[in-house]
Amino acid sequence: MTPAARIQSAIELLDAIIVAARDGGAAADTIIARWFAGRRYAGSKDRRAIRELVYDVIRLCGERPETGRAAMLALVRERPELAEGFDGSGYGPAQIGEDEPVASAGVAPKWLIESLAASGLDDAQQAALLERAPLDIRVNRLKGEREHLIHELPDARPLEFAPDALRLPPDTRVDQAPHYRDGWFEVQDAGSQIVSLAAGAAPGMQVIDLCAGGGGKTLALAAAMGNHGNILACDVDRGRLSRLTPRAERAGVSIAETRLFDPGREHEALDGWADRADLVLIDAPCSGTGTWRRNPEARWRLTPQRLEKLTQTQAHLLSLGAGLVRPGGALVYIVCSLLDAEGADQIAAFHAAHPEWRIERPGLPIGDPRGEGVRLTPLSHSTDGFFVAMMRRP
Ligand SMILES: C[S@@+](CC[C@H](N)C(=O)[O-])C[C@H]1O[C@@H](n2cnc3c(N)ncnc32)[C@H](O)[C@@H]1O
Repeated sequence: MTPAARIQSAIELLDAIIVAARDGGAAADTIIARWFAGRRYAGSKDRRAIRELVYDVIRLCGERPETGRAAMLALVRERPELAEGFDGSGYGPAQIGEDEPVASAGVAPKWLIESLAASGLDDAQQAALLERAPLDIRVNRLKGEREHLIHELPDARPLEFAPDALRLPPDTRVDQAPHYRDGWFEVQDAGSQIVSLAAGAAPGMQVIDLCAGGGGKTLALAAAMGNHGNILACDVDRGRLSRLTPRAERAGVSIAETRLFDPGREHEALDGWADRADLVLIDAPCSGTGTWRRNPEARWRLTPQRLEKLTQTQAHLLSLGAGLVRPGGALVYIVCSLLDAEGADQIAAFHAAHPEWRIERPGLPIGDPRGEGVRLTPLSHSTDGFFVAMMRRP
């Protein structure tokens, strides 16, 4: 493909991503994969170049642009050499007009920048939310040691602050490695690994993972428990939860049982579990501001209304989780967001409603205190952004 044709392809993809972000459609990665599947003529170099153009534009434009072309023109302002591709040739975009609309560059929409700033993130912290993320894996203690695996993955380096983590260059294809198929490791951000460890899961415990999704944290808890005890892995999303069982088998985890929730009727699925769990983990649905490095188009999806709905669900889950913890047991709340509305404020509201519970600041090897919890940020800790808090039932 010519450079002009690559730019035109990126513009078309951006158009589809913008519509999907507006209407709650598929994620950018899915749209890109489908698009390439239907265009076999695009070789691997074309694909890489188009993908990079698309993601450079998404990272650049904080506000959802009107069109893919206006978004691409914002990148042309940063990289004027790209203007040559607007040559009006057969497969290329039309020449650039004098007064064409150009999308604005920025970290996020104005309201969201204000919320991030009010949550204690200065300009440098905000900018780091959009840097390229490394690739971290969690070595599965049920299968072997990090020291062994490091010899199998030549580019991997151990992270001091996360005992099971290895860090690799961003584009490493680890899913092709035989040790991956054999369950020796999972792809998991180091921040996600240490907030999972901070939950304090231990062998023999009765654990409920209320928002288990595809099981990233469930598997980390199971490894910390040495595969002894029980984990009830719940979620409202059938598709995500269905991925947990084969992953658990691959990882040698036999203590996780899945349970699908009907939203609003979770009590029915949790019959018999009231006041029983040693540990309830709530890895709550959130705006994902801490994972923009991996999903930068999430900024184009978030609205104040959507944030309000998320905070309501989080409060509902905290109240549901509290009823499942045994006396002396722990409720651990995690979000991959850095907005106080989803983190520190939720815990303050929980504490006000449950003054008899003790809030214990989780003992993470890295992190900054935020409200009654701890926060990790890409700039300060070189992980995805997380907030974690631990509440102990009297
Ligand atoms: C942050 S994700 C969980 C990720 C997962 N724990 C992991 O580590 O891979 C949040 C999950 O909450 C689920 N969820 C949303 N509303 C829920 C509800 N009312 N009850 C339980 N799960 C819910 C979503 O389907 C999503 O899978």
